[in-house]
Amino acid sequence: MPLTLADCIARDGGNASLRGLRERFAPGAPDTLYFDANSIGPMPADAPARMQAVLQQGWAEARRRGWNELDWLEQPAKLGAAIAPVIGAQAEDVRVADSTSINQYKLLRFALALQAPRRVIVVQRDVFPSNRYAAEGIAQAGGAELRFLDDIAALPAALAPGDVAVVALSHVDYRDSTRLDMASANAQVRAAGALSLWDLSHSAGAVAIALRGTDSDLAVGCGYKYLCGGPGAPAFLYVHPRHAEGAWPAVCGWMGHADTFAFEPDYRPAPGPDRFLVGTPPVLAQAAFAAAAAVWREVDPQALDAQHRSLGDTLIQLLDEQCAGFGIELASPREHARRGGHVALRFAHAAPLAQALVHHGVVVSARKPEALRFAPHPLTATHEQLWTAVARLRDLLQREAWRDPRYQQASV
Ligand SMILES: Cc1ncc(COP(=O)(O)O)c(C=O)c1O
Ligand SMILES: Nc1c(O)cccc1C(=O)C[C@H](N)C(=O)O
Repeated sequence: MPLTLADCIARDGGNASLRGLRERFAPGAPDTLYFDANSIGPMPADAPARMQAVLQQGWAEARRRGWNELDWLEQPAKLGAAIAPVIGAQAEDVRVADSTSINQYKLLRFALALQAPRRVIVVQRDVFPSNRYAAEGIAQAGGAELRFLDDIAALPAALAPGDVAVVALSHVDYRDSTRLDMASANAQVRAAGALSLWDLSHSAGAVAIALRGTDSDLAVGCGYKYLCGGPGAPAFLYVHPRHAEGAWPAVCGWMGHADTFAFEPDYRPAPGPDRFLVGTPPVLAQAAFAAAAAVWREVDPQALDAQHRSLGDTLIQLLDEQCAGFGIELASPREHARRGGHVALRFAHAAPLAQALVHHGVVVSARKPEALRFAPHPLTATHEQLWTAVARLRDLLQREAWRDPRYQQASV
């Protein structure tokens, strides 16, 4: 029996443990359905008030005293602790700071320092560009040798020479949303004496992740996507405690010094993951992220995962039933455990079709060459919204709206 609108509305009644959290977020623009949590997650409703409080009490009034009297310097650890459960880490092992690209660089270099004299980085050839660029930059400076991975099935061959220091893997592909098996990859990496470095940008805050449970070594990921930290939010980094004090950090700064305000001439790394902090934290951005952190402290990761699965499976079923025969097909794996935050479709005219959808109030994104990405946020999207979105998609496909010259401009 095909899914009906009533079925979708009924599915919205499930998942009691997340009930009430949706209201903690701002509704967004009227008549607009947002499926772009893989770009910028929804805004917690109290983010503006929290930022305003920092502007008034912190900037206008406290100014420099803010560093002593407010918790600005504690936020990298506090925010990290709040998001730790959804990535399956211990609270004390996560820090929020810098960008994902910067953290990727920092932890690649840190892994190389831990693993000397090994100097091979294994990195996916066709991956989110910044991940590859970070490795290429280190190699270009003479700090490593690169070995490209064309497919996860080739990991044993890449590890076989026994010289690999670190394997950098994107947990979820940013185009087709394929999710790698973290436990299996980690076991292979560990058996070869190498370290794993995961980019969790397209899974953190969408699905339950078990960094500790799968014995991952290192991880990074974006704060502004499913974690809802706000546009340009700082990223997170995770270092397994067995490594945290094994070497100096790649970028030594005063915020990572053992005694920041002693202003000592010599560098001494702070204990634990605080050494991965570098410079002054972005206080306003942290205030926005703190609004999301307050929500994450209440989220049961398994309930989040179940809701993500329900939304994704519903979307796939609706697409199967309503959009067959238009040259559009599922690009993501069907099995939830193999799928990341978004559901991707393959369509020859993905970019103009995405623009047509946005124009009709369904915010999705496209990535070259042919991916059309739906990224519902598990804490805010509803099954009913998916029904409406797929009905609009069907209508646009029927009318071949993607041919409209208005939708041919490039867009991020
Ligand atoms: C997988 C992945 N890694 C890294 C990034 C870049 O993160 P940042 O801009 O914070 O460096 C993105 C998206 O922008 C991404 O999708
Ligand atoms: N981070 C972005 C940005 O600063 C500008 C435009 C887009 C983005 C994105 O998030 C891209 C995203 N990582 C992607 O998967 O395509």
